[in-house]
Amino acid sequence: MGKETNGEARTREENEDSQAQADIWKYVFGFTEMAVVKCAIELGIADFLESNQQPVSLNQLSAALGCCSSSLYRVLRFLINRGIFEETSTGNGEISYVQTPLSRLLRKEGGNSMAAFVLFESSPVMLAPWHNLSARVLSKENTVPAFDAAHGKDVWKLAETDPGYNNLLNNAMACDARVSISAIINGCPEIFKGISSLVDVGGGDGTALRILVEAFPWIKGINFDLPHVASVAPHSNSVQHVGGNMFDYVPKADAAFLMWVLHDWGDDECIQILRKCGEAIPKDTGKVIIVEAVIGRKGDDKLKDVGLMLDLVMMAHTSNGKERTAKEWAYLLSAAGFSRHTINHINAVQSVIQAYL
Ligand SMILES: C[S@@+](CC[C@H](N)C(=O)[O-])C[C@H]1O[C@@H](n2cnc3c(N)ncnc32)[C@H](O)[C@@H]1O
Ligand SMILES: O=c1cc(-c2ccc(O)cc2)oc2c(O)c(O)ccc12
Repeated sequence: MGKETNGEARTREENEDSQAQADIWKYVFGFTEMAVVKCAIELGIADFLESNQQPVSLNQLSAALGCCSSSLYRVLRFLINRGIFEETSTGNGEISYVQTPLSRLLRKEGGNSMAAFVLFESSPVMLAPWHNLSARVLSKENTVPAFDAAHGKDVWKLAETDPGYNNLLNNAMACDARVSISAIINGCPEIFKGISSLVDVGGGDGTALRILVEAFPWIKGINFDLPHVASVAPHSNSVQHVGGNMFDYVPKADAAFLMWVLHDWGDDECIQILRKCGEAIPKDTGKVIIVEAVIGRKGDDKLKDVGLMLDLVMMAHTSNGKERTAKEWAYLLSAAGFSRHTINHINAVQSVIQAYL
């Protein structure tokens, strides 16, 4: 390639400046995407369109949802511009709306709905700590966790004392679990071969384990979480709920399963948890299955940004939690006494790490 002329350099700089001036608005008004998506979920737009199975006119939709039709029109115009809902023409000149793959994820119910997660992340409790992010970054010894600065306690203490928040958190995790456990069942079912009992450490309301046991019915499932979580987990014939503290002990099983647990903690705490998991499984045949993000994993362009966002979510919402690279996972596992591990990438933000003593 030839050397850039002065004129070409000026044109390139002008183009970059003009792109920057357009891009900055995404940050000025970045909050609108989350706020309008939350509004759409609360109104139940996706639920109504799904139940109709055919295009719904603005008048029908606003009447059914009890909305002001001009406000609803503006909300839908914004969302349609982002691929959430689609406008179609029904021939009589009226605007009508239909679902898109993205809007289907905003149904309140449904296998792969992410509505509960949006409602959790956009709740005032979860938004408040973001205002303390710079103080957290400035705190060299990390003595000012952003979540604690906003709420006077950490996530787990708040969940213990505020049943509404506990419910919001558990529902969000359960909706993520439905999506990611399907990806594991489809992507690497072989990891559950030969396992007769599985303890889900920090398993929340047991959703992940219920789906796993349904897919692999020879497994006896033990859902282990803090007492205030285990005691309100929905009853299941296939999964036993056990309350306790994973820093003290982990119930014995052929394998221990940890999904989105270690990312909440710093390295020293993760090593303690992993050692307790190591004590819970058979020395020769046992394994620990970790389902977490692996930062910098190859070939995941679509989800790369999600891992980086999640890392900052951990910075805002936990004291020492973070997302980890493959090298950081290898360090933790070796420090906790595991001799080898494998990593499987699946069609989800998480990868599956299997670690052996
Ligand atoms: C981010 S959630 C993950 C839930 C579930 N594994 C999932 O992916 O849906 C972390 C879980 O760890 C649990 N937890 C936190 N501290 C714990 C402890 N000391 N002992 C047992 N569970 C704990 C929380 O109550 C919460 O359910
Ligand atoms: O705010 C969060 C979000 C998550 C999270 C995000 C994406 C996923 O696919 C799963 C989980 O996890 C959290 C968490 O573990 C925590 O302790 C506090 C907040 C969040």
